[in-house]
Amino acid sequence: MKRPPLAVTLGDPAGIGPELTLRAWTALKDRRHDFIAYADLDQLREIADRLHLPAPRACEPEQAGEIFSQALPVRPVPLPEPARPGHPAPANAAAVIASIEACVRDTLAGRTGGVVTNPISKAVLYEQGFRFPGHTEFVAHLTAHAAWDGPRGPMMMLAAPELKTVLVTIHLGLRGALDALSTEAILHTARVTLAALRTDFGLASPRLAIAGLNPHAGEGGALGREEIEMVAPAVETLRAEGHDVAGPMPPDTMFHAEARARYDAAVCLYHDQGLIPVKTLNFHGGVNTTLGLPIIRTSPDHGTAFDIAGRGLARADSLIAAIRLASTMAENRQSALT
Ligand SMILES: NC(=O)c1ccc[n+]([C@@H]2O[C@H](COP(=O)([O-])OP(=O)(O)OC[C@H]3O[C@@H](n4cnc5c(N)ncnc54)[C@H](O)[C@@H]3O)[C@@H](O)[C@H]2O)c1
Ligand SMILES: N[C@H](C(=O)O)[C@H](O)COP(=O)(O)O
Repeated sequence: MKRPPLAVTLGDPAGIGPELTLRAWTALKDRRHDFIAYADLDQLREIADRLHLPAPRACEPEQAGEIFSQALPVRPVPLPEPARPGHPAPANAAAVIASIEACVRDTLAGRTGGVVTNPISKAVLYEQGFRFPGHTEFVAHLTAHAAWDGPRGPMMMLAAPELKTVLVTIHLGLRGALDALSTEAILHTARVTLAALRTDFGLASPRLAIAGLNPHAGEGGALGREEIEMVAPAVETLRAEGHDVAGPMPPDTMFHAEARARYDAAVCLYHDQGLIPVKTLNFHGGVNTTLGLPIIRTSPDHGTAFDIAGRGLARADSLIAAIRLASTMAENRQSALT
């Protein structure tokens, strides 16, 4: 059975998102990863013209599959102000948000098969009153009332072929993140991750590694007691539930190749502990995905890259990987739940 197309959001129209969407279409138009862009038709036509590509075509999600091999399908989200690469316009913030909302709405309605988000500039949206730290929390909010039998996130996973990491705390300053950590938060993150590894990644017996917080995982308590008082109890509880869990792992030695071979995902305690290793190992192949939602959501692991927007330098690898992963996750979830 033909699956519905994925919905790709606008992202910040002054960033690299629009050109990456067209480059991803060029790379995927002959494969089976159909998608439809919820974006400004005029902007995409102008970029397509510059890249000598066929003009993108407006359509409904139901027609995207028919035209995908000939032109990029677009559900128009008009911009109030023409986009200028590298110069984000506050006036376009509402369209950026409307695009995310429409993609989530159509995915909840079954018209699209998952959401792939282009990068947004958080600072620009915050200035316009956007009250969510990022897509992760916004998409969780938009799907909060939809039925979902699994443990509910949102949890941020960064996934590359070399390494998957999942964050216990996400967009918090480091001091705030330390205050937010607890055995309960680690347990919840681990349980959502284990369920997602089974349902969305097709792993029958997932293995987790849980990071420590302090140098050398606390060195027996001499360099901090969080491992003994907070992380180890979570590891013990998960093991008692029958899960394959290692930890607390010394954060500096858990990401080398031999260590990575012993687990399927690493639970990390704060943003940079989990994102630095993935973005360093594979910046262009990394994907950000949200676990524990009623819908599939992925994103490239990079940001808006205003410094290179409109200059033809941006690589589409991470967006392409995000589209491919969303497609695979949707397929895995459908098989697991039917
Ligand atoms: N999924 C998202 O919405 C998302 C993810 C990360 C960052 N952001 C946002 O993006 C904005 C800019 O963040 P940043 O500067 O830290 O990170 P960035 O990823 O935008 O840029 C970091 C560096 O990598 C380069 N780069 C990024 N993507 C590239 C690509 N596809 N091809 C070639 N080079 C690329 C940029 O030119 C820049 O030099 C911030 O507002 C941040 O919040 C959004
Ligand atoms: N920390 C994320 C990253 O670097 O990929 C990023 O800011 C995106 O967050 P959202 O997916 O919540 O927008």
